[in-house]
Amino acid sequence: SDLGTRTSDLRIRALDPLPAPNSLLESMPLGTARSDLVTTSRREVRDVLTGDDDRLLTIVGPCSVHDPVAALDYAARLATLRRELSDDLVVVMRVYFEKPRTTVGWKGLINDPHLDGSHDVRHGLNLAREVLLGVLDAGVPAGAEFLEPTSPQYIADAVTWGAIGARNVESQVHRQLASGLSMPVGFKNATDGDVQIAVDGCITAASEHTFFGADGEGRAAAVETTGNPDCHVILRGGRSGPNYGAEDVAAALRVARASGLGGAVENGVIVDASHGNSGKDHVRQAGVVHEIANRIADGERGITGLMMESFLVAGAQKPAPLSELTYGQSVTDKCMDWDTTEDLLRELAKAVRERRG
Ligand SMILES: C[C@@H](OP(=O)(O)O)C(=O)O
Ligand SMILES: [Mn+2]
Repeated sequence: SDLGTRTSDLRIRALDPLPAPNSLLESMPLGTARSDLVTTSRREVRDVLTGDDDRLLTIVGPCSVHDPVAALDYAARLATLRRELSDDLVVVMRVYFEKPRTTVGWKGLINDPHLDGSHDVRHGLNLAREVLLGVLDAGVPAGAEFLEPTSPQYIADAVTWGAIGARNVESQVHRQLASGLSMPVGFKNATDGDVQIAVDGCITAASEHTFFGADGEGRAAAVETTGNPDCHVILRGGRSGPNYGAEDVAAALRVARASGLGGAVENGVIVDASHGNSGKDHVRQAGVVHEIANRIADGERGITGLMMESFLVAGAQKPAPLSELTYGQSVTDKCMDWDTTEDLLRELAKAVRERRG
């Protein structure tokens, strides 16, 4: 139709078809060994979150994955520590591909895998799945934030634990998405610190839903979900300040227990030692973890998990093509380095042993 009458797509520059989810899953299958690790670790995570397993869930890794080689290097180190500390910790690696921005910025490996604004999403999907399968091959289960409503079709079979970010916990799209995901999903408190919104997210996600989505062949579909009973709250601080203190945790649990949902959401919370709880300062983050370890050692219950932003090199750098970057350093939030992380995981494992008595 001529421009004069056209009323749609006036601000669409291109529509670049992607391979169907099924074709990526067929070309890069999960396979039995990795599927077993995903299934086993999902159950371990759920048991820790519901209190059926007295270990501590530790979700550890970079704020974002931008370099597959560095991510797999990190996974190999974490695998060794995971095995060594498995009596006391359930270790899951942060393998975050989708980055929510406050306004604009690099949106992650799937959206812009070359870190140059070329947005080669087809390559990004392949790379993300390659990293996830590699992390599983190293013997480490993966945790990821889910931001795009259809990307889970390409990667969620390989993910043990999911997160809905602070900017999205009120979004019906993301609460519906969580209701159909096959793993436990944590809801961060809102960016202003509101915990009720995260609990409301768990309530919505626990229900069955029908909504617009895509099927394995990539066709538009009405998705019908059963509801996800394994959702829970993540305290990540916010504009109201940090919320990892004992009183904050107790207050969050009072709100969570008023939901009547039972299960993971009422049994405990995950504390995210980064973001609003550390002012995104990796040195302060270590202090938060240290305080939590002391409180767990003293017998505090209610914290079922800890999230730590950690990579090979401390701090962060601006996103840029790999050749211009420092190897092993975050391109989004500042992370603790490997040595600090190792010390803190050992400290947390010791604290769990002391709590166990
Ligand atoms: C995106 C960020 O989480 P939040 O949603 O708490 O800012 C993160 O986990 O890197
Ligand atoms: Mn982050």
